[in-house]
Amino acid sequence: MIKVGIVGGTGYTGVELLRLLSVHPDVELTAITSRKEDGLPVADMFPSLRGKVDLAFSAPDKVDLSKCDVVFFATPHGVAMAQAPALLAAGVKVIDLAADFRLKNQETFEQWYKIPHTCPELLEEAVYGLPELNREAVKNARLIANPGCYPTTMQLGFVPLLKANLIDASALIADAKSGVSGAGRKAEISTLFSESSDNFKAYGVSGHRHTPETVAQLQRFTGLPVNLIFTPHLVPMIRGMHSTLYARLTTDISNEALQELFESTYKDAPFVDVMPFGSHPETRSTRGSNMLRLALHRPNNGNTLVILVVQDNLVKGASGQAVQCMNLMFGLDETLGLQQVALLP
Ligand SMILES: NC(=O)C1=CN([C@@H]2O[C@H](COP(=O)(O)OP(=O)(O)OC[C@H]3O[C@@H](n4cnc5c(N)ncnc54)[C@H](OP(=O)(O)O)[C@@H]3O)[C@@H](O)[C@H]2O)C=CC1
Ligand SMILES: CC(=O)N[C@@H](CCC(=O)OP(=O)(O)O)C(=O)O
Repeated sequence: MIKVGIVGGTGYTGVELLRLLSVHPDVELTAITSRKEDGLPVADMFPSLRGKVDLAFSAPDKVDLSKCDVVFFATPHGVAMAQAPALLAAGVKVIDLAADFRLKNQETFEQWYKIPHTCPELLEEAVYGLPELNREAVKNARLIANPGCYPTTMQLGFVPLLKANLIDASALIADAKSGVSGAGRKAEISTLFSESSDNFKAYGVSGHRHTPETVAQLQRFTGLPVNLIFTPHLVPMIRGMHSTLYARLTTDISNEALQELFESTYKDAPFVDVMPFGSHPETRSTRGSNMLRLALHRPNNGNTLVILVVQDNLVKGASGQAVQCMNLMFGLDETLGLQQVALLP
């Protein structure tokens, strides 16, 4: 059994990790931290886990995480970087759901996240945890930088086209929408019911930290200089993400060939569903599941390609992806514990 520790068990990605890992056949939950709820049984805070998780939360300074085989950080940016060096030195693998190790460039990280990076020496080693594009590296990793939720949709939509040199890499556009759980469980005025329900708004239009993450990875995966306009929106739903990606085709290519490109790219990817050309994927077709679904459109048969991508921000966008990485790092079947079908209606 893999002994698992979770730092930040009271947040949304933390409880999502607990939902997935509590029924994972090869996992033994060993430690779950909370700074505020030391001693409180996890199932008292989350009755959905009654009978599944019998641990209590522990204050972070009271648990010995070096006894774990792997520790997930479901915490704000800056927490994992403080603890990763000691854990790795003790032989513990680390999966960070925050952005501490996503950007290879320390200056870029500090510019966007407004905190100093305290262990830049690990930036090069950290493996970007997007198995569909980076599976072999994930298998051999000690330290995983789990991708941001929006960047997962943008990369899986754009990379096949960029790799095949079919689109203008300098003119990528992503118009994306996220459910409110994407902002986490911490109290914030913008996520109050009266503020976020029955409302719809863009945010971060002049610059969002997922732009440099996505651009850097698109460039690493394809070797092309990339320019991206990314506009996120908050929509009044709890879970779910819908990204509408626009790309200008630079080659004369049929819709059938484009469809075939995506189907062959993801033929061995159990969590990417390439839907028939012209489909309209819905966020609810991924709710609670680790599946990302995408579909291609070509309006008026012109040279603009539209790629629709949906996922559950808390599963493929965060905790499910992290478990997928853990499976690969421990030589398990990638899909273990992640076979849930989306919840409908
Ligand atoms: N929500 C989403 O859809 C996604 C989130 N992410 C990233 O995942 C990470 C977690 O997000 P999310 O679960 O939404 O956030 P939440 O705000 O819901 O939870 C944060 C958790 O971190 C704990 N925590 C906060 N500060 C510290 C600290 N200094 N030391 C130890 N623990 C701390 C909190 O627990 P307590 O206060 O009890 O200690 C809480 O359990 C973030 O970095 C986020 O950006 C990534 C992709 C998608
Ligand atoms: C709706 C909402 O607020 N979403 C978050 C993104 C969540 C995510 O992926 O987070 P990290 O990259 O920070 O880990 C945001 O835009 O800040």
